[in-house]
Amino acid sequence: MQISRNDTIFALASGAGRAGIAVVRLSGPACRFVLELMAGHVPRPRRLELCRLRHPLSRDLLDEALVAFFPSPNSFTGEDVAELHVHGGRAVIGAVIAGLGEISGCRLAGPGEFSRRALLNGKMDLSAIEGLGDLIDAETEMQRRQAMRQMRGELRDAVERWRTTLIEASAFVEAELDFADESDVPDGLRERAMALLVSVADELRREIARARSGERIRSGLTVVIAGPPNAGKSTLLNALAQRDVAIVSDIPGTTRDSIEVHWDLAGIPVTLVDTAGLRESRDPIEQEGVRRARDRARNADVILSLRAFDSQTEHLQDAPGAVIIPIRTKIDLATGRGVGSDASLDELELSAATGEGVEALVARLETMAKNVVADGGLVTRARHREAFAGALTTLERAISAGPGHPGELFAEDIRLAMRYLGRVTGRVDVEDVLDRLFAGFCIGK
Ligand SMILES: Nc1nc2c(ncn2[C@@H]2O[C@H](COP(=O)(O)OP(=O)(O)OP(=O)(O)O)[C@@H](O)[C@H]2O)c(=O)[nH]1
Ligand SMILES: [K+]
Ligand SMILES: [Mg+2]
Repeated sequence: MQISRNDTIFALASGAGRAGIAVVRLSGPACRFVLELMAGHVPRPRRLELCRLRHPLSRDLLDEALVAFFPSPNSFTGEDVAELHVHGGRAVIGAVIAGLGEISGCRLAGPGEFSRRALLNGKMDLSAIEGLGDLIDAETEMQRRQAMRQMRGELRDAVERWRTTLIEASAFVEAELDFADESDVPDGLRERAMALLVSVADELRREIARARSGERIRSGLTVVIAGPPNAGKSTLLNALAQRDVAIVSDIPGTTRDSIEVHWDLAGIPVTLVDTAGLRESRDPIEQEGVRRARDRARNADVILSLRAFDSQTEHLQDAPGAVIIPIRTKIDLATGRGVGSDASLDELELSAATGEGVEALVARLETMAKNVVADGGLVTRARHREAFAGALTTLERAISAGPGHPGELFAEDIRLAMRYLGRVTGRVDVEDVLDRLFAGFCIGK
């Protein structure tokens, strides 16, 4: 992204569409000038003042607005920032934005440009900015909580603590190197450094083990309903979604495309997917449906593997990363309890038609969701997990090399581990992740 830090940027900071109030935000050196020109004066810092907003050239009255001014450096971006709380009609917003565009040195902000300036000016670190982005995207309660923790610095603080410990460790190693030529090397310098490395490695290992859960809270769980034709997959989807989403019929091969429903399960976002019945078929469209079904199942977190009470088909197995819940369906048609069920498979029995057993399934899924929440740690995305893993591998190498490891190499490993950790907060190698991160931001944040 082209950044000129002398530009004053502006954008609609609130959501698009008709609303009572909309907030247009500005950041940059021209804020005072813009306020003088359009609002008639610069309001006292951090106080909302009612002003008449005029077009900078025509002097047309655009709106009556509440205007706030946040002088540098005590603002979101660290620059002078202004907020125009205008009436939230499309034409009002359009006129204000167009007016701002007439002022030289002012331009519309790029995606995430406000946050980017906050980062560059040291107002927030990279992990906090990610937390902010997640907070704005959060759709469920657990996503909101996780995002809030990250925005408030939980991840940053842990990383900074580990970096401080590693700095301490490298001080011991440097001291050992300094004393190397002398006879009176203080005892135990390497051991003390080693103990610090081990403590950081232990914490990293624990966080990496919890990483999948943290990533799932953020991006959600995918639950795929799979099984042979007519197992009752679409009927179950409709029962779980409590609405008539998928076509149900007694014709095998009814569902061709995968059908998705979004679900909030104990605060975790869930995508529930109904798929085509798995069978050999000559129909190329059905073949494609089956291919898609297998593809969805392979990438699922949870597979509801269905078979009817009288069916002999095997449950799905080729889904390495997924938890498979084997389910016997249509038990309302079975004559006796447990008919056809295989106790060794621990099959859940239900009838999507009568609703029997559906609650137990939902309870089971809810328990899984709650376990994911309970297991969530500091890591919320692959980027963190990869940085932690890089740091851990490096530390483990230094630890396993033992006391015979030359001091220079030992020190180099510590430095490398610190660099990996620094990526999380954006202390190093930050440029390559910035464009990717901010490209996902909307304009105005
Ligand atoms: N009695 C009874 N009938 C059911 C139950 N669940 C589904 N059915 C019936 O079984 C037939 C097939 O149901 P679907 O939900 O279309 O099955 P499906 O697995 O989605 O089938 P495909 O999309 O063709 O793979 C329909 O006639 C349903 O009404 C159930 O729990 N009890
Ligand atoms: K069917
Ligand atoms: Mg179906």
